[in-house]
Amino acid sequence: MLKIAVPNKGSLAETAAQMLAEAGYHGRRDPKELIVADPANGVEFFYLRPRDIATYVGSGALDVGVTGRDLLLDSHSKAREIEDLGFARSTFRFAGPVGRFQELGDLQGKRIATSYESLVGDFLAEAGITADIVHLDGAVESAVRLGVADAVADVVETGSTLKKQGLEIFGPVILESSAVLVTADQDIPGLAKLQRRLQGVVVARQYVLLDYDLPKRLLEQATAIAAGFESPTVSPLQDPEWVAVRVMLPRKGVNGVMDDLYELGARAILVTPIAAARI
Ligand SMILES: Nc1ncnc2c1ncn2[C@@H]1O[C@H](COP(=O)(O)OP(=O)(O)OP(=O)(O)O)[C@@H](O)[C@H]1O
Ligand SMILES: O=P(O)(O)OC[C@H]1O[C@H](OP(=O)(O)OP(=O)(O)O)[C@H](O)[C@@H]1O
Ligand SMILES: [Mg+2]
Repeated sequence: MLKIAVPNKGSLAETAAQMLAEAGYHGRRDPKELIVADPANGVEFFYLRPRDIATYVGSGALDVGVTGRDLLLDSHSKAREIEDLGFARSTFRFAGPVGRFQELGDLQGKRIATSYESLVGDFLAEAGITADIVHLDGAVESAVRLGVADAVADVVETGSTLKKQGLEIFGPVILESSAVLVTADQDIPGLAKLQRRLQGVVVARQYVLLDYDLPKRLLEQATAIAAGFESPTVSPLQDPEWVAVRVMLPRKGVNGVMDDLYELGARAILVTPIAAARI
């Protein structure tokens, strides 16, 4: 059975469990369960702290796992990212009191609080900057106000946590992160199927089907507006001057595409969600 590590709490847990359910797997019902078998699908789930997942997978104890790219890199584990799962998107940034720091070099000799000691240490070493890293488990944004650090390096999504603590981001982006699928051995039996199923869920969440009717002579212009995944499916209509067109499009921005198609002359423009997919 394929042994899969799944986050048991934190920002990744809920969506990871939802995506596995959408991919047809039967995970835990009770949040206190730590190990759950799904024999019908040939897998076994291990619910673990997100930060520990790369360690288990990198050591070979478990075959594959869901974690954050930032946690993976911070772990120095042998596990590698094989799929971007497209959720828990964030950037990893330096931040300091408003107006205090302008660039990376300003951190020389300063104290930087973070929960991601290796990630930040590697980045600073690469940039040739020496600083004191203060390890904290969380709520890192409070460290400057409370006087244990001069700056912080942390996960930023909306930036509102930083702002509330009187901090602002500065310097380069340390990392763009999101939830990822990780493994130390891509050839493990059953892994390719899990990966394909999760890819299908990612596609189903991020794409929609767009159908519309169009005067045939406008097809080239319409394809320039919405090219689709490979190329549009074009079907004849009763009226020989008109065609029906179907494309797969990113959900994001679909209303703008509908506006443009309508202005071009398309009618009966319909958007349908995708329940599942194999691409
Ligand atoms: N606000 C956020 N937006 C997007 N991703 C986030 C956010 N906060 C944390 N993450 C991501 O979640 C992962 C961290 O997992 P962790 O379990 O520590 O989450 P957490 O929400 O910080 O949990 P905890 O309750 O332990 O603080 C990282 O990959 C990180 O990038
Ligand atoms: O940019 P924002 O949208 O404000 O989100 C970023 C914040 O969210 C996470 O904190 P979390 O709630 O997980 O607390 P933690 O610091 O204890 O991990 C992260 O560590 C940041 O503090
Ligand atoms: Mg957190």
